Amino acid sequence: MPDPILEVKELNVSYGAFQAVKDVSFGVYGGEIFGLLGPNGAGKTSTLSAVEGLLHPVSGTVTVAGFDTREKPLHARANMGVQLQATSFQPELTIAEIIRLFASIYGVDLQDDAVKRKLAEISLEEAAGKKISQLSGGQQQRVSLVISTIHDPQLVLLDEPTTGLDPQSRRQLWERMEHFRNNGHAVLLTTHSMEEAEAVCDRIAIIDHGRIIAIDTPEALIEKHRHDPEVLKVVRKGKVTLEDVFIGLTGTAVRP
Ligand SMILES: Nc1ncnc2c1ncn2[C@@H]1O[C@H](COP(=O)(O)OP(=O)(O)OP(=O)(O)O)[C@@H](O)[C@H]1O
Repeated sequence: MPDPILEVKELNVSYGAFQAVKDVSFGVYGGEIFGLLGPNGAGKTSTLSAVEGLLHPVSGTVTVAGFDTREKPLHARANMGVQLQATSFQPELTIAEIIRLFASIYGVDLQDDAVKRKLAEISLEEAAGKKISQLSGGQQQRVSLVISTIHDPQLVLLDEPTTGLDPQSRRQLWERMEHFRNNGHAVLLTTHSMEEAEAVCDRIAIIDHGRIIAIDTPEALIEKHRHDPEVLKVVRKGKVTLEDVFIGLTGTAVRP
């Protein structure tokens, strides 16, 4: 078995006295889309932020492409692509200029025809001369994904990448993720969509109250828990789905 591209070991994250992430460990391998699922406040974004190096964990280690994110933060960062919010982009620049700007920040030489090709890959050739505010939410997401992967990182991190997208845009984003996966990259995403997890994730971890409570392929999780009394209680229309397993494992209570 090769080493994982992302390895998280016994991660603990606290905000003051409150512990948001508790002993979280998992690995994401090249050629894998890995989903982090959990109710609101479960600790998904905190885990992702620790991986990105945006917050310092109380303890535990994060290794990206063999580089410890605390010991070699620049090397680790050079190997990860993080999807940014549209508000992070310069409003006065055109999309083509923003792409070129980020390419230069990452030390990637991107000529005009390469920018065009990148935009064509996401069906946005027409948007080259537009400002980010002139694009729809789905189009902005696509631009953001192109920018986050402009340096061809081994690891791509996506925090709820398809929230608010229409089915067409969501499918296109799934295809981009699958494209990275099929090229041997590792993709880590958070999602509230069980449909998304079943459709694109090779493996998922369910996190609740800061702890991973299950980790496996979506199919294996359904198979393993399909007869649990807690799952059977919440099944709708007779067929056990990933959502039934998720609710069975994490409970029906809405989180504060
Ligand atoms: N900056 C902060 N200061 C204090 N507490 C925080 C901070 N950020 C997050 N928390 C708390 O840590 C816990 C985990 O939050 P986190 O954002 O990681 O959850 P999440 O799983 O991403 O939730 P969601 O699905 O709602 O985005 C929550 O209880 C949250 O209130």
